Amino acid sequence: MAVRGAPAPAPAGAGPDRARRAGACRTPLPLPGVAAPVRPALPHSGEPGPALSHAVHLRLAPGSARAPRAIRPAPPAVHDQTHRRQAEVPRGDGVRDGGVHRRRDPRGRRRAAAGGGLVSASHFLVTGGAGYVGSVVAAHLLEAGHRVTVLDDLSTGFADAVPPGAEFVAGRVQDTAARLLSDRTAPPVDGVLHFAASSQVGESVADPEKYWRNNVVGSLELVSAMRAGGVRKLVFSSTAAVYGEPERTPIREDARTAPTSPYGATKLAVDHLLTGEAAAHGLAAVSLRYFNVAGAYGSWGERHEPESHLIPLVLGAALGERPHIAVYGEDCPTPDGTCVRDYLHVADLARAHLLALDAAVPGEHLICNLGNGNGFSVLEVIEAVRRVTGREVPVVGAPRRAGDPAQLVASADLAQQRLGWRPERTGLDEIVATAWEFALRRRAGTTPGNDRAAPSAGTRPDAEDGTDNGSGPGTDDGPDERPHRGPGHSGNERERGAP
Ligand SMILES: O=c1ccn([C@@H]2O[C@H](COP(=O)(O)OP(=O)(O)O[C@H]3O[C@H](CO)[C@@H](O)[C@H](O)[C@H]3O)[C@@H](O)[C@H]2O)c(=O)[nH]1
Repeated sequence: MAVRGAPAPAPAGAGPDRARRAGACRTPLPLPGVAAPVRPALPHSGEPGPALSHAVHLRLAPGSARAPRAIRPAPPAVHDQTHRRQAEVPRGDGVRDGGVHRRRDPRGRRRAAAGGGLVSASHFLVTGGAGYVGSVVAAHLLEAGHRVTVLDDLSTGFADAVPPGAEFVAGRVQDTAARLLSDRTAPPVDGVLHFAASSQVGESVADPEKYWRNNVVGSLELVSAMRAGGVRKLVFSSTAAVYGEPERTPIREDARTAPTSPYGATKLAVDHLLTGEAAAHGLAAVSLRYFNVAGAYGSWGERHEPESHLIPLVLGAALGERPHIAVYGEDCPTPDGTCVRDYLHVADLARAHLLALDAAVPGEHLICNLGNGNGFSVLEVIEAVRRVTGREVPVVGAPRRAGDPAQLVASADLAQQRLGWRPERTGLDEIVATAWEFALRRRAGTTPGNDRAAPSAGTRPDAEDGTDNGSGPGTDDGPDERPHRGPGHSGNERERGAP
């Protein structure tokens, strides 16, 4: 029953715009949710591998405060990987104020620039880089030869998810970004990838203030810090949740934005913030509106505590770690009555971020949906897990979760045009298979550990109300034993067999 997205017509305004491409002019003020003016697709092979051209990331934005430079290879590790807890990180060489440390790349690789020439790269700050998406993007940046500093408060992320080779700073964005971005003793930051946010739809309905504080205030402080520090390139982790219940599927960027949850509203607010910042101050900004990210990339996969996302929960039921999976709502206006989502492999998503860094143009806020264009229902996901794992998955019915739209399927045409991006792993079984492999590795203890390390003295843990990493704390839409109660819930879950 997969809901296939028909190709959407080209967005209004599509066409060549070389002046904008060269960064020579600012865009008019497009509203978030309205497709940004389109320039021709960037030249690309069509099959960008993980190691993208370094040269493209070296191109400095016109008007950038900094001159181009060759970046020296990353400094040596300051501690062994076996000593992951930040409290054990020695101060001294490579350890910056605030408990910063660089994790050793166990492969000991120093990647040369494409073509084997000079090692040259950019330095990126990845907020929320200890979380699911942020860590995979950080790994891709490192693989492409870039220098990476991860800022994460570990409220929901894991210190050992920070990829080896990245510098790690424990702290909240609103407390720490300004210092990092204006630190003249450290290598200058060329751009920021901003993942740190609270990201649970259900939790946001129950605790909206937390979402406005973490997502909007955190982003506002980050943008101010970037301006003060002369860092003028930002890739922001936005979401399909800004659209709410779509009027048409697949969803294009010019669709009406009407979020049905505070989570979506806060992400939309940040999109508006970035539009204004690009217009007023020349920020080169790209918002990537993710649909449902899934799957694993090697040792990096989805793990939340408590878990609230469908695929890891269904895998948990297949493993017998959970008694069943609760299906939230069977009365949706979809072919089988369960919610339909567009599942996108996390490695495809990560590639889009590197392409977005290249596509960012000063004075423009580009907004792109990222999905694979295929919709799958909750019951189809459960079936895929049964196929991939060969295991039974007990299912129970439950009320629809507050804030959950019935159907979210992306048109990613604009991402293809502007970023030269196309998802490569579009099959549900393929995506589930990587998640299953990760789940098995986790169970066997062969993934990076489960170390949500205690920050060292001198760091700023966000004990009170931290941002997270795109993975989310998830208290209200947690494990299926406690499905989120929508309005009018009777409390009676119905045991059910295979769909
Ligand atoms: O135990 C569960 C968990 C989820 N679902 C359903 O499965 C679907 C997917 O849910 P989930 O994996 O929690 O993802 P979403 O709620 O769709 O939200 C994700 O996808 C959004 C974009 O679409 C992002 O913005 C969010 O951060 C991210 O959590 C939804 O229809 C849920 O109602 C169940 O039926 N049972």
